[in-house]
Amino acid sequence: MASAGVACLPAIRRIAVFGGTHGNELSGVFLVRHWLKDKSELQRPSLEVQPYLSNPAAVQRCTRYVDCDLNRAFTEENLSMPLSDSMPYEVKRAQEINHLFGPKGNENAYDFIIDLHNTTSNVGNCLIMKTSKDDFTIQMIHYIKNTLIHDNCQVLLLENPAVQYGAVRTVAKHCIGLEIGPQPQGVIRANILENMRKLVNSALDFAHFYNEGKEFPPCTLDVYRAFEKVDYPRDSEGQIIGIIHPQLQDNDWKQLKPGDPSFLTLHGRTIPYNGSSAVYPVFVNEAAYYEKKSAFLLTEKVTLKANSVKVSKT
Ligand SMILES: CC(=O)N[C@@H](CC(=O)O)C(=O)O
Ligand SMILES: [Zn+2]
Repeated sequence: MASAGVACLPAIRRIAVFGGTHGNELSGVFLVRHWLKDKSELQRPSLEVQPYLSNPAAVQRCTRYVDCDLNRAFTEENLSMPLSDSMPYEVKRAQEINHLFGPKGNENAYDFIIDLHNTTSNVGNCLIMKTSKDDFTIQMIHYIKNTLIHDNCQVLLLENPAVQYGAVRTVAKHCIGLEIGPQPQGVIRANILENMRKLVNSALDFAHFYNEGKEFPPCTLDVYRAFEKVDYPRDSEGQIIGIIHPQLQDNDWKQLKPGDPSFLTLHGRTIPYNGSSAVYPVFVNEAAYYEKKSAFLLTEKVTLKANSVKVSKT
């Protein structure tokens, strides 16, 4: 019998590692291509680990996507759309991925997806989670953070409906996004690739130790919970008239107080942050977010709690 506060959960058997969800974010593309040729680094006795290139057409073109953003395509509407010639490439891909690794929300879905991304913003090592209510994932992230000796790693919670989207990884029962930066689109940097590699290995180690029966005691996890996106200032035609202020640039995760500089116009005027309380911006000046009308995301710090987790023997 489990003692109070211990979540006895099923084993985690099938894990997919996705790269190239965005074809110009190259750390994940290079790692997954490498692992497709030689899986040995990903192998753990209790796990079946599948590396997977999720948007091969975008990878080939070295663009984020071909018709529409694959990491926004996993909506109920898209996944149930009847197949047709006019269907956007990424919607077709979403249905294939849902078939192979899902179905989303179904018992037969993969246990876990690790989705690999890079950002042009200065987030360092960042793990993205979709819910505050998943003990297994909180415990995994807690473990990963503790295995990093010299490096730091922040956790971004995308749970608020204002900042949620149909991400690819949501087809699995549990998931994390790895977001490592700064790295320009279409560029590969050794330090960023190495950091990503360490995080993937650490996540797999955790799943394996868990499957072997190790109990992870209750823990807390400090995360940044996103609640709003902030657009660039624009003119009546929608053209951007203020760029990220030098004092905000590269200052992801650092406190931004009301009145602090956020944008700079080409006339040299500083536009201050006009919120009502201090926030922690993230994804500051991410290249892919200009089209999404997001200059940065606003987050607040919260502490999550997880029960102890242990694999159930049945
Ligand atoms: C820069 C970038 O692509 N970020 C990812 C974040 C995520 O995986 O949730 C995205 O917007 O899809
Ligand atoms: Zn991405």
